[in-house]
Amino acid sequence: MINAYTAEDIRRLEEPYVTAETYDGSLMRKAAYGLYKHAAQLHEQRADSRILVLVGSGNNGGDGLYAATHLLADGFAVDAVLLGSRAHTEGLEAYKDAGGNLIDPDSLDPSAYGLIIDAILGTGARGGLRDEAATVVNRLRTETDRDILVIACDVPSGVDGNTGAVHQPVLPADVTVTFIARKVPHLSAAEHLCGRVEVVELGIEEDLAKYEPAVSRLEIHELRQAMVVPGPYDHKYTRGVCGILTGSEEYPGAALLSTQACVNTGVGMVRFGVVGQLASMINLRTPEVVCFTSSPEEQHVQAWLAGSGATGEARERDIDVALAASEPAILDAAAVARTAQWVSDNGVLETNNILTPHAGELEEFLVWMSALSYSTWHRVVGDEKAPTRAEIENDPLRWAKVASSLSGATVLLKGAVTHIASPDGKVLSVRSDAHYLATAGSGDVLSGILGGLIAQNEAQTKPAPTAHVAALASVIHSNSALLNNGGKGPTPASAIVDNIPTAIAYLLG
Ligand SMILES: NC(=O)C1=CN([C@@H]2O[C@H](COP(=O)(O)OP(=O)(O)OC[C@H]3O[C@@H](n4cnc5c(N)ncnc54)[C@H](OP(=O)(O)O)[C@@H]3O)[C@@H](O)[C@H]2O)[C@@H](O)CC1
Ligand SMILES: [K+]
Repeated sequence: MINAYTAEDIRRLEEPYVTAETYDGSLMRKAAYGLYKHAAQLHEQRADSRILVLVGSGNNGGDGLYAATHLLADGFAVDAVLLGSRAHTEGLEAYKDAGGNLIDPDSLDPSAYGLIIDAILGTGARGGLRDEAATVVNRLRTETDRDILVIACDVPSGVDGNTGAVHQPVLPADVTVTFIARKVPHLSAAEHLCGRVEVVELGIEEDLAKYEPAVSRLEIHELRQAMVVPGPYDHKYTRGVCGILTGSEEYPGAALLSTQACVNTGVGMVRFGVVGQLASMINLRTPEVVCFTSSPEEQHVQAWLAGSGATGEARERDIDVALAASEPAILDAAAVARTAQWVSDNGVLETNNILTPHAGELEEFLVWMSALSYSTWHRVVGDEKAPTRAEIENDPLRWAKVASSLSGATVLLKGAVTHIASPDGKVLSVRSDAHYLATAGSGDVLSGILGGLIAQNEAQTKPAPTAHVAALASVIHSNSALLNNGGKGPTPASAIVDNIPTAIAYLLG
């Protein structure tokens, strides 16, 4: 498991060391040395060009100045531009003593540089870049699209170290060098702005055990543990049965995609609850599926999937059946908002139920929760109003946690970085580089994968933790898209579905 902590916790961890009477500045020296080493290595790709160091007023700027001092000693051509209300005194002195050059922001010529060290703001930042720093970063941003590499010190400046919220303008980094441990932005909403993350140890890492990670990432061996692999004595019922209540006359495609995705995970059987004319379509596309027209309560399944493309009264009843069932339910699309009503009438769900909203659906859920279950809302969120979609997108970690706490369910909040929150406060994230995934139907495929994997786990005596299965489903979803032309071209939902068996085979190794 790879863990990330809030900037606040890392500052708390450092505090006793840096405030000790005997403190000799060694933590910053180690941090700056690590930054210098990575900068020197990255510069090999831009040999013969100058290095520009953007220096803010705090210790992040201090790291930048000390790193620049090392680079000067190695003979690199370095310029620094001071962008804070002041600069780290000793760092600036060392830089000047080494012959370091300070340039005026107005005379900055971006074309002279091959590498930028972004040391404007680190864990002490409040809000986005101000004034001159914002102007300079805006100018450089257009240039970095062309040819300049960027190395961020600790976090890309303008990114919130506690939440990962992005306050533009931010210089997207090719490499982020951080200290002690990853911070929230490195595994959350700002992850795609961080580039490759390198952690420099400062010798006080054992104190991390006193802090809870804010967000974690499963490694491949942990994902594999959530995958149920059949043995020679398995049969269709030991492999799990998923009951699917998705799609409608209006949205038959959601039924086809979620059902095929579920079948392609290797689940023992799929039982599909028919509305309208869906049976013939389902059986033409996936003849493996058993369709039923009777009440879902009469079906024996290990997990339910409901909500994707679900409109009309029959499907509304189906969503309620899934919510009331003792088996875990994957609650997608329309079922997400319906869950708010359900929770206010019946109390919280079990953790093994999974809500799978995108930010817009989560906004709707939270608006309903704040209106229908005000006392619970107040206990969890306080006086704050329900967030807008944009606010959720800027702090998905927080709002996924809130939704999980309010509903009792596991919440999988979809995005380029997907957040999976459990009611115990733990959050996993999954990064996807398959940006072509953001198309209609893609969510139906994810819900189908999740239904198949949860049903397979539920058929075991020891199912994997729900959040782990949810993370596995997101990874398989993203990898299935990447298998289609390496993710470099369009990946329609139908193409993703076809790649699921191969993505699973690759994952199992
Ligand atoms: N602790 C340690 O020993 C170690 C720390 N390390 C390093 O130190 C970094 C943390 O340093 P830090 O605490 O000085 O905070 P940092 O982010 O550099 O700057 C904060 C200053 O900027 C200002 N400011 C704030 N918001 C602003 C804004 N929006 N726009 C513009 N200005 C803004 C504000 O000053 P103000 O101008 O408001 O008076 C404030 O004083 C950490 O990320 C790591 O790199 C490593 O060396 C390892 C050892
Ligand atoms: K920075």
